[in-house]
Amino acid sequence: IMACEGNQCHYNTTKKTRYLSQAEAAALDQELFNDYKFSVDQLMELAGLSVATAVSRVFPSSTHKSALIICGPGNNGGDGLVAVRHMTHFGYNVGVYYPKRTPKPLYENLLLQCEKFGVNILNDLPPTEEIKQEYQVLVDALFGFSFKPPVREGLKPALDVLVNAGLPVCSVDIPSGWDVENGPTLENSLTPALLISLSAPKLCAKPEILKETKHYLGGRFLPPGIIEKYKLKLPSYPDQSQVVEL
Ligand SMILES: NC(=O)C1=CN([C@@H]2O[C@H](COP(=O)(O)OP(=O)(O)OC[C@H]3O[C@@H](n4cnc5c(N)ncnc54)[C@H](O)[C@@H]3O)[C@@H](O)[C@H]2O)[C@@H](O)CC1
Ligand SMILES: [K+]
Repeated sequence: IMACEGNQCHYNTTKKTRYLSQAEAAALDQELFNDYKFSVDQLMELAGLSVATAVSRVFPSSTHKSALIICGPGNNGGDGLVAVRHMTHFGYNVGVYYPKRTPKPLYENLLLQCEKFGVNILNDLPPTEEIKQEYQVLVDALFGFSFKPPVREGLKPALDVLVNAGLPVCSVDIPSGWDVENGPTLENSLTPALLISLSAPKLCAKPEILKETKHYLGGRFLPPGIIEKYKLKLPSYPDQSQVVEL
């Protein structure tokens, strides 16, 4: 801790963060499942909870009541479906657009839970103007660290909404459409207002690439052996918090 004013403490985040390559992020992920025997559900729940927590820190439901979460076909989309449910607990009206649904019980159950929590599940993407009128914040859970550019046709309209709606976008783990190591790839790339890196930041989250984007770390579940093996230099999470600002 660097300094405390009232009950606000500022953490020393000056120690040099290490940013993971795409291959390292995938290897770390596999180790969590194979060597540490975590299930996907366990980690996805914690990842999604930290996404919802960071979103509500930066864009609270008191000022950004309606949120649209755009979910992709992989685990990044699964994190989004978990975040949707937690955001209903945090007071948001939530809509979800999940165009390419993965036929696996984990995803089907997460979607069913969203439905039972009163989430508005959109089967078609409304026109951008309508989205802008109905929502105050967007959550980008389209692609995570397994994304390889360029974006294939089917999911391009979902990405276009994130880029063009003119609403603040909170990206889960990787800003969608970005190269995991080099950042923006398209002429018209996404500029998120907030990035929530999960477990450890990847190379595209370096400050010189992120620029004005707020950056939080979430996914407070890494075992000490992984932190040591990958020589991660992560800031300490304050108290019981699920997130820390980088
Ligand atoms: N190790 C960790 O820290 C954890 C990671 N999790 C999440 O898992 C994510 C990684 O998930 P996955 O490996 O399932 O992959 P992603 O969710 O990154 O994306 C893979 C999906 O996107 C599609 N895709 C890839 N490139 C595409 C392109 N150019 N055009 C269209 N579609 C494309 C693939 O076909 C696949 O269906 C992370 O970013 C993070 O959000 C969390 O769920 C929990 C734990
Ligand atoms: K994303």
